[in-house]
Amino acid sequence: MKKKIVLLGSGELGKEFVIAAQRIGQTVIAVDSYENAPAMQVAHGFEVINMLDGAALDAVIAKHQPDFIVPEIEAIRTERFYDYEAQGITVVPSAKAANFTMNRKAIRDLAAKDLGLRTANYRYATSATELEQAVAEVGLPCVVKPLMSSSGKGQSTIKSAEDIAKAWAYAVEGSRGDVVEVIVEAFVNFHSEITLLTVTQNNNPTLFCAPIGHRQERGDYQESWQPARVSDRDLAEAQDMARKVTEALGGAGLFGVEFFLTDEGVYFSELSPRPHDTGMVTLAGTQNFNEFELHLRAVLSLPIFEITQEKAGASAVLLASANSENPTYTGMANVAGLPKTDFRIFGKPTSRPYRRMGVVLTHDVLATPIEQLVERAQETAQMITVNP
Ligand SMILES: Nc1ncnc2c1ncn2[C@@H]1O[C@H](COP(=O)(O)OP(=O)(O)OP(=O)(O)O)[C@@H](O)[C@H]1O
Ligand SMILES: NCC(=O)N[C@@H]1O[C@H](COP(=O)([O-])[O-])[C@@H](O)[C@H]1O
Ligand SMILES: [Mg+2]
Repeated sequence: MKKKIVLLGSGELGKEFVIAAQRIGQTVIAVDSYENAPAMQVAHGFEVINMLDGAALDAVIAKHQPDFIVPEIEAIRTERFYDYEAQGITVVPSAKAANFTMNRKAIRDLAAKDLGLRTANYRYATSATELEQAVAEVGLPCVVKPLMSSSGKGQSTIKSAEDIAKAWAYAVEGSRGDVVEVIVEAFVNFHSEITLLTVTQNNNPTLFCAPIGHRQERGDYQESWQPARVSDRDLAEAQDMARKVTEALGGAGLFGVEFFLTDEGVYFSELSPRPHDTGMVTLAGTQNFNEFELHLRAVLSLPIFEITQEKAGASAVLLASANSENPTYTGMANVAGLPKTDFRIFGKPTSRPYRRMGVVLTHDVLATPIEQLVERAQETAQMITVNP
């Protein structure tokens, strides 16, 4: 079997997906809006287009005639996916799922209204005036997020009415794509939050990875760890919700399903129909397959017999602190000599403050207290610096 995959989005998550595909002899064309993106550096070919431009997308698909289209980010003209699916191309996980999850609205309404999953109380707003009304209805504090964004871009927390105008401006600036609309959510006082990587398969059962805990700053993950300590009751509730929403979307692949764990129970937060940034902890060898290998195998309908938890692990991000057209890295040699430690440098051609440029990985036997691995990952991440 030798399939051709067009990957739409070529960041660090796409890079690991391409490496997994190369390992089993598949062909990948990596696409993004800038040249020399991480996944382009390991793919068979690449294209540089504005993926929100339907005509440009059509031209790439017509040129490469892929068997699969694998979206890696949200900012894509996903309406075109129905045409490609009609041409016999498999859009991962499905054209419907990709359209439902390309921004927060359809997936939130599917989860909260159609499936009745517990979510934060929420409203939408398409202007600063509507945002004021939404804040009045949802209450303070509340979280404002652009409908199309990820990694916390354009997200802020409103604590008082004085924050509203600034929150609207920040959300408009941070929006990815041509949708100028936000979701306003009541602030959820969770004691912890998890990502439940969920693998749906063609003609085989849905499988769950062990829960992944993570800590966020500015709406972007800083550390993640697996297995996260979750009560049997919360895990069962989260798996039930994840099964419902992934099966409602249809298709095959790995989904990153995010939950808030509170004293009142589990809240569905959001879902990405693709590997999740917090799931990079699986690159530490915590499982028999990392999240990228699982996504690839499910997409190609290669049966996955089981997902086994081999070790405990943690990840900590490496962030840039400044703009640079040619970032360099110091400290790798010091980290390379540490036991039960690894790291990735994504190869992003430029940096900007807070851009994620790499990740440090720590691991040890399953019985290791997970806090020790997180702390070691945090300390080790301090040993590598991203220089402008
Ligand atoms: N309603 C909420 N109440 C409290 N905290 C929240 C709420 N919504 C989001 N957060 C915090 O912000 C983080 C990022 O939110 P969310 O995952 O919705 O944004 P995102 O940009 O899609 O992030 P990513 O794509 O990286 O998952 C959450 O993990 C959580 O820590
Ligand atoms: N939470 C979503 C996420 O982590 N997405 C990952 O970040 C890249 C964009 O990074 P960039 O903005 O630094 O180019 C995306 O291509 C994807 O790999
Ligand atoms: Mg998230």
